[in-house]
Amino acid sequence: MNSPTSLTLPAPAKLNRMLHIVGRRNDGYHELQTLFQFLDDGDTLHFRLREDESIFLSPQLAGVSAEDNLILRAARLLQASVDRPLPGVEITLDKKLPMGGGLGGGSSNAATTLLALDHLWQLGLDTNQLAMLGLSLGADVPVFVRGFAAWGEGVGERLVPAALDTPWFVVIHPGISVSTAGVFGHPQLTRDTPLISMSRALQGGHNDCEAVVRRLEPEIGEVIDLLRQYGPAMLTGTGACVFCPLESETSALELEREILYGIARHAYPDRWSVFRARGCNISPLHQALNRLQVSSDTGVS
Ligand SMILES: C[C@](O)(CO)[C@H](O)COP(=O)(O)OP(=O)(O)OC[C@H]1O[C@@H](n2ccc(N)nc2=O)[C@H](O)[C@@H]1O
Ligand SMILES: Nc1ncnc2c1ncn2[C@@H]1O[C@H](COP(=O)(O)OP(=O)(O)OP(=O)(O)O)[C@@H](O)[C@H]1O
Repeated sequence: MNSPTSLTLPAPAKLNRMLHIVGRRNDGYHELQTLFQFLDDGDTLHFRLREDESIFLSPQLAGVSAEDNLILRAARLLQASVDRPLPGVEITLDKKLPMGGGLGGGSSNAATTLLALDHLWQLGLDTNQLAMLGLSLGADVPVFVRGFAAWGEGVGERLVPAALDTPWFVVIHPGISVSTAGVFGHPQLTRDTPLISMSRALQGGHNDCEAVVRRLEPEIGEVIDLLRQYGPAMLTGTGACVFCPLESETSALELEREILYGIARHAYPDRWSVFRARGCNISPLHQALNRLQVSSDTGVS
């Protein structure tokens, strides 16, 4: 079988369908209980092996230096974990997800890079090894590496598959960036929510970051209140995005249009953006990798 030299893969968004903060570790990181689910929408990454050993990424992201970009950090981390020379790679990012939006875009980019390069470089690392590498890049990377909707504990690295409902969602990004470290470091953050079981969480939970985020950015509170007129809306992660589950694509489309209309006639700030997407319990990244596997097993391309 010829090994592939290029690959295009999705880097989907995630939602935290609930997020309880149950403690704080000695290193300052917080212990969470959360339900992670993927959206069938997000960024796309293209990878093409090079003749030399250089790793390139384009385009640059505004406000993120090359050394900080999680895509390059993931590629270099993987390269350094292997004791032999590897070909370089040209990576192109088609960015759609807002940064600092609580949709995990940077973490998802990192996970897609780890899985894509494991494939192209034919390293054969298992998911545990890739998730461990990913965790050193960010607390949200492991769930994207593993690719199943999950009940997450610890800092979100202890993951058990969770069978969540898969509604349509309308997601509003209020055009404000919320610092994850700023929310977790806030003196008024609730950090002692009692532990619950996954089955209890599946019946409904809340996001402990909401009160602090409302205080830091009252406009995000307004977005939550607006969407709660349509369903059980919630903040994802530390925000700024707010999502509202809806029972059909038609209801999601209607609400999306209503918000767009409100933005157009200046009822809402024009820095807001809105999109609709479907929740999925297998990550679109893993769906794409499984299709690759099937086509290489059957010789179909
Ligand atoms: C809020 C969530 O998105 C929920 O899924 C994640 O817990 C955040 O994950 P992430 O963006 O990958 O976060 P990281 O890049 O690892 O951490 C950013 C900063 O947030 C704080 N942080 C993050 C995660 C966590 N469980 N406790 C924390 O206190 C730390 O100050 C850390 O320096
Ligand atoms: N490839 C990347 N894409 C997006 N952000 C990146 C990337 N590389 C580094 N970053 C940095 O990571 C920060 C967080 O980005 P990300 O898109 O993951 O935020 P988020 O959606 O709030 O994530 P989370 O829910 O994990 O807090 C950005 O503000 C940016 O500075």
